[in-house]
Amino acid sequence: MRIDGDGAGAGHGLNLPTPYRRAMDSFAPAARPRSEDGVTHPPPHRTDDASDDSAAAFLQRIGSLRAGTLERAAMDAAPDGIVLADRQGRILMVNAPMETISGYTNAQLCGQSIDLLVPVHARPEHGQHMQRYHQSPSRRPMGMGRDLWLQRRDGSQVPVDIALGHSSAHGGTVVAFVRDVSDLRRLEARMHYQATHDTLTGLLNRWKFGQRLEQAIAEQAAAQSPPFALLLLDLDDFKAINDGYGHAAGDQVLQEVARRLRGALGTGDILARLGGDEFTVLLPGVACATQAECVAARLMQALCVPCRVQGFELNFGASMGIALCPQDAGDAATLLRYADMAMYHAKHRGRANFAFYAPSMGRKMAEKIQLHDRLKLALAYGGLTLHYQPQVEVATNRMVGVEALLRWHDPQLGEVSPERFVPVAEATGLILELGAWVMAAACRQIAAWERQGMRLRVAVNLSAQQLRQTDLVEQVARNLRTHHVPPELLELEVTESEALADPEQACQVLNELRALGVAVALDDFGTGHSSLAYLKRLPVSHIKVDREFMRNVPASGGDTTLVRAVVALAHTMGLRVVVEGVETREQLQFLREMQCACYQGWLFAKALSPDDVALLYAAAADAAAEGALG
Ligand SMILES: Nc1nc2c(ncn2[C@@H]2O[C@@H]3COP(=O)(O)O[C@H]4[C@@H](O)[C@H](n5cnc6c(=O)[nH]c(N)nc65)O[C@@H]4COP(=O)(O)O[C@H]3[C@H]2O)c(=O)[nH]1
Repeated sequence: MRIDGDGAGAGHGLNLPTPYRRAMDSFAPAARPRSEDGVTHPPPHRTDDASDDSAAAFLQRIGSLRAGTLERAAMDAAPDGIVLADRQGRILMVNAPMETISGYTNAQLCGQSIDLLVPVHARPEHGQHMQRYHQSPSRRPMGMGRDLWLQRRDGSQVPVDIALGHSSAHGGTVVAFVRDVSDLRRLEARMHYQATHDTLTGLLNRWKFGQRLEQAIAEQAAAQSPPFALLLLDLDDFKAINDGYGHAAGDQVLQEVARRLRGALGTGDILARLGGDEFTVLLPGVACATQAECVAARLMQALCVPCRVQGFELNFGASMGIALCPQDAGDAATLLRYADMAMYHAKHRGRANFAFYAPSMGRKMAEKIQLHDRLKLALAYGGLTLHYQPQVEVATNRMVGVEALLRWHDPQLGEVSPERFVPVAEATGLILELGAWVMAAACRQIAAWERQGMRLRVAVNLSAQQLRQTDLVEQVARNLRTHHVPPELLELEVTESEALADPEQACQVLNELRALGVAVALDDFGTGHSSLAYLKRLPVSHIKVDREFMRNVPASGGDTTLVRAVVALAHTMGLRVVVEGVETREQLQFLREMQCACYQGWLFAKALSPDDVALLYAAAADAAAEGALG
């Protein structure tokens, strides 16, 4: 226990609760002067009492304190511990609550130095305080001391708050009212923790991280510490995990991510969750790009292991952006913004990637934000259309289907290619809304063509996030129902890499889609470098060979051999093949030799408006009729 004499309260009187005052009166019989405000003040010290320090006198003092049993009962009933100590710091008596707080009995404490209740390290300072206090005693209420601790009998320490009073009896007696504030301190600690930590992961929160970042910047600027790196990390497709498996699964993933990141970082690195699926790391010892790259690669590695949640094996990756202080910026807001730009850049480069901030990113970022905002407007107010590129039977040159391709005309930006806006929509999550719009528009179109007597199968591109959407199958079924579309006229294209990111889940969804009666094609076949075992299990009706493979066919021997191998592989797996990007007669001839089923490409037609498709269809039908007539 520390009796700190620096407290407030200049008066010498004790304005105590009644039980305390009565107890005090019992060992201080002398009449006390009252001030004008009615407060009782202790009389000035009697030095003769103070000098009477013999053992007999001390025992007499204790005896007089024992005499008043009623007062003793009152003291024991007090809510706080009470300790009376004489001018030499010897304990005269303690009440029952004090016995509980300290673990000592009254008998064990009486006659002992008050130091017994003071932690060893605080004893010298405490002795000085006691001396000062006796020279100028004052009343000190609770809550005025600093962090005070009481040494218990069992060696543990308990946080206490102490009020002080003084009596002139027996040459000066200090009365300490001692309150065990363990519960209060625990509550304070919990509140502080909650204010500074993220409850889900236990990591620092945005506010606390901001403080640490400011501190690191200040230290760096004062040249007390070397340059450092700031890393911002955002999970790829987290929204799809949340939507697909529920928020409880999403929470588990975030906790697992926090655990893995913590495990992969050093003790001095500061990790925080900024909110949602965004984490950030301050790397104090990382002064250059090469070092930061090592850490980013380590974090990437830690996150790439699949995570088992609710019986599912979930794959997730993360995109990271890195900014260096002071090379890139010297203030917290700019550093965070730059790391964010770099992170966005990494996402666009293909996810599960990291990037360093570069000045050119500011412009690119602004462009992407503009694209996203205007695309949202186009979705809400029109501006998007579907065009359809014919798919043609190689053997007959007959149009057997079309692929729906998004077209966007923006009043400010003009025509924007899907190769520009689809990745932005994927990065921002807008792709789900966009995908839903495409699905509905394509089904409407199939129905419209059917009413005109055209039976054309329409292929619709699905993005990875749509594939993970829990209600995808329901969405497709609803569109088929609403627009009265025969299921066999709808085909869904998924890319190889999308389907194989989570093969179990993809198999399940694709099977459910097949069960509705719709066809499923594997797009960009051959680009995914994926395991054949998995490919075999995917319930697809046919595959599409990516147009990149056709670019130099048949001019390049290497490319030609590659396409030959890819097509042969698909045939071995019993799959029909559609080859994309056919622009020349030579390429078509090559496909004939390879016995490919269908092709798609500018040789036949580019993507056309629905009306142009109808005209082409009608022209082909007329030509066929003329041929039949002779
Ligand atoms: N050089 C050349 N190119 C040809 C030829 N024939 C077709 N193409 C182009 O190749 C792309 C084929 O679509 P994709 O591989 O699914 O690639 C698509 C697809 O990944 C994405 N996309 C387009 N519409 C949608 C959509 O509705 N949903 C989703 N998720 N993605 C879409 O955007 C990509 C690009 O679409 P587009 O710009 O329309 O580009 C189309 C098409 O115009 C040819 O002979 N030569």
